[in-house]
Amino acid sequence: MNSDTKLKFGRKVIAVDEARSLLYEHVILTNPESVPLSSSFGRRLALDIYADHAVPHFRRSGVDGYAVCSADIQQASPENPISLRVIERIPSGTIPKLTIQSGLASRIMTGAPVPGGADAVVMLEMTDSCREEGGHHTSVCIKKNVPAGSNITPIAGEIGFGDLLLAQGTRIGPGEAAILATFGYSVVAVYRRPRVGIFSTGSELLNVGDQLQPGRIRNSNSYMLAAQVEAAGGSPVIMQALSDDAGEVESALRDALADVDLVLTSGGVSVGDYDVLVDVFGRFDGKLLFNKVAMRPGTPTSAAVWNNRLLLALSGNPGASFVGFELFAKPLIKAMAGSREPYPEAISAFLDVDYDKGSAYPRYVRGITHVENGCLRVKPSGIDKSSIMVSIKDADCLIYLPAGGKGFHREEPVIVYPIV
Ligand SMILES: Nc1nc2c(c(=O)[nH]1)N[C@H]1C(S)=C(S)[C@@H](COP(=O)(O)OP(=O)(O)OC[C@H]3O[C@@H](n4cnc5c(N)ncnc54)[C@H](O)[C@@H]3O)O[C@H]1N2
Ligand code: MOO
Ligand SMILES: [Mg+2]
Repeated sequence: MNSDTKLKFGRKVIAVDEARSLLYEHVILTNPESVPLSSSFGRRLALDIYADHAVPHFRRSGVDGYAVCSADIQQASPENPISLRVIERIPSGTIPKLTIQSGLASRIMTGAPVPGGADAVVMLEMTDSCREEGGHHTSVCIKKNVPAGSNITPIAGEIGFGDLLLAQGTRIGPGEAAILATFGYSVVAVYRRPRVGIFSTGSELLNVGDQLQPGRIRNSNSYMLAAQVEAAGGSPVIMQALSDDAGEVESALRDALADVDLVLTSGGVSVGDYDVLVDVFGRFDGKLLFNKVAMRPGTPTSAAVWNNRLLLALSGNPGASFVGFELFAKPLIKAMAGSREPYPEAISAFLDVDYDKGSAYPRYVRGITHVENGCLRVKPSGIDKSSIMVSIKDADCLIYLPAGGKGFHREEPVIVYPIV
């Protein structure tokens, strides 16, 4: 297919949201696998987690002090300390043997079970320990009146038996890890990381370890995309870059599609004589989902379903590859790994600079945010051309600029999509 034929090759432009919907229809969840809790962080749960016991499962003291009957100390004050006989010492992790009755107290530690009969714990700082005159037993003088229930977390005060704690698809972070550990999940069922095959195409590409050669460049997209795949929760499989030969590309893609959950390519989707993905799509036996998206950069981004697997063909320009990944591949990977909300949330920010260029299509500009006087402000992270690679590293968001001819002014509110 030469470039004239490529121009004629049907391209119908569709909106970003429509492209996302077309891709989303083909998401298949990966199979669950069991991993040790300590290796599960960042993964997503493959099942709902319910509480099979209450938390706490015993009445728990919240302080170091004395377990008492609150009725005994209603009149207690520094001027009128009330003396109680201490009958037991209760460390955390032990079961109290004795019951508190009027006139009695037990020394208790933070986290220990409150003994039967006691309905309050008085902090150590509100007491004085003393020996009763002539007596052999220890007493405590309570100098503060605390109401019933003080410093005691009741059974199920935090979590009730049978509560839904974590829903399937929840990402395991610090709080989730604490819950899983509390409920005895030393091994957790999580969705397998989607394996994502990454191909770069282009006869100009050198391997990273190669000497630079005239007119040629090292393959940076594969490594950028692999880092993005990891950040999205996938497992990248970097494939040898392919030359601009349709037969070679087709057979490499066919092999990879049998082996991974998603295939990404970069390059070769525009109208150049050697834009080889277009040739492959022209003759392959899969289903083309789209081959032009109303966005800049990455207008020629294409996608297909082939052997029941998704193939996402990103533009070769580094900026376009990066943005195309964030908009399309990242939500796919998250959804395959169990996320129920794979799309980034839109946040409002104020433009920190004028942006003069209008565009026939919405733009997704690599942006950098900062907070000023409590407001989020954003500006491009560098030169916003899709051929420019170096501005990717500083981007923490994509700035969405709607289509239009005028450009945008400093202080205008815009939507940003954080890159997380
Ligand atoms: N006549 C037209 N020319 C172009 C158009 C157009 O509409 N009409 N669109 C431009 C836009 S916009 C983009 S984006 C690019 C898309 O190009 P391709 O997806 O076909 O990508 P390539 O031609 O293969 O490469 C473009 C550029 O990126 C460099 N590249 C490619 N792969 C890598 C890699 N793995 N690592 C680093 N850099 C890579 C490549 O050398 C080229 O410089 O087309 C425009 N042209
Ligand atoms: O589609 Mo290109 O990525 O705008 O530069
Ligand atoms: Mg090209």
